[in-house]
Amino acid sequence: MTAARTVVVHPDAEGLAVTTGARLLLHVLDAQAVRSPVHVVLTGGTVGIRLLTEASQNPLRDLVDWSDVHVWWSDERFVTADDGERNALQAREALLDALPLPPGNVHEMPAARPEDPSFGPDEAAAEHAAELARYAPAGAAAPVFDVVLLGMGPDMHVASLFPGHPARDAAGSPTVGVHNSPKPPPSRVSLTFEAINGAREVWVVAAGAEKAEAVAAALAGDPVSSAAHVHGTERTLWLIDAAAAGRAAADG
Ligand SMILES: O=C1O[C@H](COP(=O)(O)O)[C@@H](O)[C@H](O)[C@H]1O
Repeated sequence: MTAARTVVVHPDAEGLAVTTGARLLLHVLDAQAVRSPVHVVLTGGTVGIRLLTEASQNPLRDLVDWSDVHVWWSDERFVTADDGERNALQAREALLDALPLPPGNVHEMPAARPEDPSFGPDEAAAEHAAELARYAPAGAAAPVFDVVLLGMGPDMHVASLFPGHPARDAAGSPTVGVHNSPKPPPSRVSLTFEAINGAREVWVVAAGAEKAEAVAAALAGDPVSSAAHVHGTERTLWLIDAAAAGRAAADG
């Protein structure tokens, strides 16, 4: 099932980040009222990390029962765990380290292991697929995510699923190893469309005029756009700023 899509345009990137950080916390609270545990998928990227910083300063964060929340990622840069490029490291610094999250609830995609050169993005993807399977309902490959957050690049990628790249349309697994990514770093691990599109809600976040063409293409359903292929089963939200919507901020 594909849910109807809603586009919410905020006047600027700051308003987008503040509101989406609050929206995320409220969404987790709402989900906790009806089920347990709650599975949240974070994204890297400019807005993806900024909204976490905003959430860390929001008093709603202390109303969430974090012991009941599992945190996953849409994709990861396949670098060492201490590399500042890691989406997970950035998310920890922006929010997660300040939360009473049990360590076992934070499911980072595996990092590169310099001591084991045979462990590459494909091996990391397979290891992470096994972790997802541990939390999946019977017969499924991944948990039913309550919400998947996705940034979008000007090149129309979401997660690490790049238009025209052979890994983009990987099927039969919730994860894929990405080699020779057009955006550095070249090695990555990503959720696949299959895993993303099993989520109850998918939220695409994007800000800035440099994203306007990509936003327009995705919303028009251009099949080249990876962002045009993602949706939630209950709701698909596009959370963008006026510039990404192709409008001047004053029109927002
Ligand atoms: O490399 C990545 O980029 C995208 C988008 O980043 P942005 O800075 O243009 O917002 C991000 O969603 C993805 O998680 C990340 O690995």
